[in-house]
Amino acid sequence: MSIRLHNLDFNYKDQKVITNLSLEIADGGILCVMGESGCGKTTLLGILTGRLKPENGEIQGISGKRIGMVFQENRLLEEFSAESNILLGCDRGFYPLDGEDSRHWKKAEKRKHIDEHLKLVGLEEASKEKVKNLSGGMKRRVAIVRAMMSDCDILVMDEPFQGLDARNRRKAIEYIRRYKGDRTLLLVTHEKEDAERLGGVLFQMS
Ligand SMILES: Nc1ncnc2c1ncn2[C@@H]1O[C@H](COP(=O)(O)OP(=O)(O)OP(=O)(O)O)[C@@H](O)[C@H]1O
Repeated sequence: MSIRLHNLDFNYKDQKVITNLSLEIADGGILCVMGESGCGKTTLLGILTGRLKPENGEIQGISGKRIGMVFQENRLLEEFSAESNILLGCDRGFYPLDGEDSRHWKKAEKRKHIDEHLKLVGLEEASKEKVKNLSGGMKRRVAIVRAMMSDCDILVMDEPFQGLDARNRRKAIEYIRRYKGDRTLLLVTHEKEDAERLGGVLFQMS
């Protein structure tokens, strides 16, 4: 089922942030939300994930779905290793990234798979490192892998490539393309090129 937003309005007190917004995302599709700083992109993701309630409007296709999220501010546990953060993020199960059944994986096997995925985004050295010792771009990639590996129906990413250099940005995009599976992906970016590389539909907010 596609995701549909119809005539949404959202205000912070008396500041109108979103007015009469409608959009549709095909089931399994990729929607890249773009727009100037402050236009309401993060607010839109908050509404989609049920954290914020719109004043008016209808939302279809989200209720009951599990969401894997990359937050703007990472929300990683700084004192835990990259690997442990992902393990905790996947406590409700792993998405079958290579079609594998993870239900009977022991902890060591889970960690092995996590390490393999960290390697795919260039973090082979970082898996046992505490998150607080990683760079901003490295933390971003841990957050991406955590969302991607979690067993979810919808992926929501708020500027996932923030702080990544060109090479790692391409690597992360390739990783998402490769492992998205049939999940719907909603992503905020400031770069049109990201949307093109991902093969997504652009949605310009104003
Ligand atoms: N919790 C809040 N309370 C009051 N106003 C807020 C709150 N969060 C955001 N705003 C305001 O709502 C507007 C939209 O913010 P939002 O974070 O959704 O924008 P954005 O498009 O994601 O920006 P950016 O690209 O800089 O991340 C801004 O004017 C912001 O100041």
